[in-house]
Amino acid sequence: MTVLFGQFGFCCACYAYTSKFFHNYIFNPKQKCKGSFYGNSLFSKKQSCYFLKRRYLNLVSRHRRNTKIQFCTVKSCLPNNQNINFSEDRRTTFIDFKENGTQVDEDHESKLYQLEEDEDELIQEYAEDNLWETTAVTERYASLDQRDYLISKKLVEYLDVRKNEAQIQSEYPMDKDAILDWWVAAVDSKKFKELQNLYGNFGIFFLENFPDFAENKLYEGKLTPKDKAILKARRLYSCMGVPAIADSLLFVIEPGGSHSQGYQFEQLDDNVDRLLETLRTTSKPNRVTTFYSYVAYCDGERELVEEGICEVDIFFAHSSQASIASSTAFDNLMLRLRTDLHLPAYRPDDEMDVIQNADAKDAALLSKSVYKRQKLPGAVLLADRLLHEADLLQGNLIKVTSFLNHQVDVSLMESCGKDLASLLRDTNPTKILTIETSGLLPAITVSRELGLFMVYARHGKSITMSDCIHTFYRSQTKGELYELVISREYLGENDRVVIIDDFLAGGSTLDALIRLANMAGTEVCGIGVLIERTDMGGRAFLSGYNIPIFSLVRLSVSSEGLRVENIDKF
Ligand SMILES: O=P(O)(O)OC[C@H]1O[C@H](OP(=O)(O)OP(=O)(O)O)[C@H](O)[C@@H]1O
Repeated sequence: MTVLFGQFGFCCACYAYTSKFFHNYIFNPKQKCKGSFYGNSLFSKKQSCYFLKRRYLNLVSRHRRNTKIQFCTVKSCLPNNQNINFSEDRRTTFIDFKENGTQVDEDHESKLYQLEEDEDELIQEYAEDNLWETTAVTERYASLDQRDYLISKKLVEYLDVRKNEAQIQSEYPMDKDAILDWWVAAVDSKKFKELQNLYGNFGIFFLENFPDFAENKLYEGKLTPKDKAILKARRLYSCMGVPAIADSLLFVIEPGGSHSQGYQFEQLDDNVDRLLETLRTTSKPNRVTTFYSYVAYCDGERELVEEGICEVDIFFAHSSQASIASSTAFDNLMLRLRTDLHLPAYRPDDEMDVIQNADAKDAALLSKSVYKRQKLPGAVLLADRLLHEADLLQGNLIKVTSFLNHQVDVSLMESCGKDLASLLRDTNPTKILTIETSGLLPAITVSRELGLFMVYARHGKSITMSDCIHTFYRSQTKGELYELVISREYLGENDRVVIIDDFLAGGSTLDALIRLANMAGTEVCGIGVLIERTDMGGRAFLSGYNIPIFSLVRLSVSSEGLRVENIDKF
């Protein structure tokens, strides 16, 4: 992975060879996904680190979520032609800043600092600076009526019906300050669906999308794509009085030598692919084509623009690759907005209840907004914690003592309990069965969610227990043989249990619990675990029982570190 600070500021080029996201493009090592910054090329040390981190995290999130990132000290603002090399040990990425091949900090290890520690400060500093990049555009169009530049028939019709902002705002289903945020968009229709789903998780709904903004013939060619994104967002905000997001695209084919001109497109369709097909026969394979995407946000107080760039040799270029640039820009905007607007990861449940109990008129509007909350928020939070806090110990054991099985994040447990409960509810259990010690934590919250008693198997008979069922199992983590005991008083033939545990690894613990339940004549109708180690074969081991197994987070451990496998589903 290479990062360059170039003439126009910061430029991040990523050879994304392991990412599923880039899977289709593995064959072309020259393909790059770039993010760059506008404006002044001089950044403060902290800004550079923060930007770098943001870009890097964005890319890492797609293919190496387990990587911890550390940045070494940047001595000063980076002049042109400096480069930064990433090197990776198993779980840590070190980024060494180099100048013309010479390491800036010989003793860089001692100066490495973990960015997470400084993150708040960096974000604060960054937030204070968030307006600088749109100033130039503001000045350029300050003297003219911006309405003239871009026209949306749909917006005109929309405003014809509503007449004024008050009327638009009267359509809001609820007091937006209290519960919801209503936004509007001027983006590609497919992107709009993604936006609705994504921002819905933050309680943000889109009133309407206006994808038909076009340049007024009078001004055609005078606007850069970045200007267009900003002006569209600004126009929407000024008409509707709610925050607006708008995007625009540019595809550039560089001139192919003295006989072949360059091309620029703002709309991508089959014609572009046909042209590429034709040019391929006469161009050098490495003639550069570039997709640029700009996404702007305007809410009256802030104007933000993010850029995504995807550079592809003509030999491999296809219009579909525009989505790489576009997704990069949208992801970057999302990261900025989450920082700048302090968006919570999820709305608290009581707020969600209000939304779900909306009256008919409100419900209609909500359904129009295709509100979709992530189905398993606990799983997302758990995956996040695993990626940030779990450590690998000798023997590939995963240490999660900071939030799961020593110090416990109870609210995380509650969220996970809700998720497991929703996955297991349909199995119609009458009781929850678990095992001491760590299994108790998720089991308690699942029991509460389902309104059922929880019974836990004990490591040895207590003096108060009579009429017990015993079995033995070997703990893979500790390598020791354990007795497992349960009292017949609380588990019988009339019960159906779901078994809850924190981990499924080799499966011997769950096997013992199933055997225990079977001895009591109790049917096991489902199994729910927080974390499944797919590299340890537990699911296969238990498959003979034909009991449905639900796990919130599936992960594996290899020489590359810890890898969450179902992250795409979150
Ligand atoms: O699928 P397996 O290979 O059986 O491993 C999973 C079990 O290992 C852990 O328990 P541990 O024995 O470490 O005890 P604890 O609950 O007291 O932490 C975990 O809580 C599971 O119960």
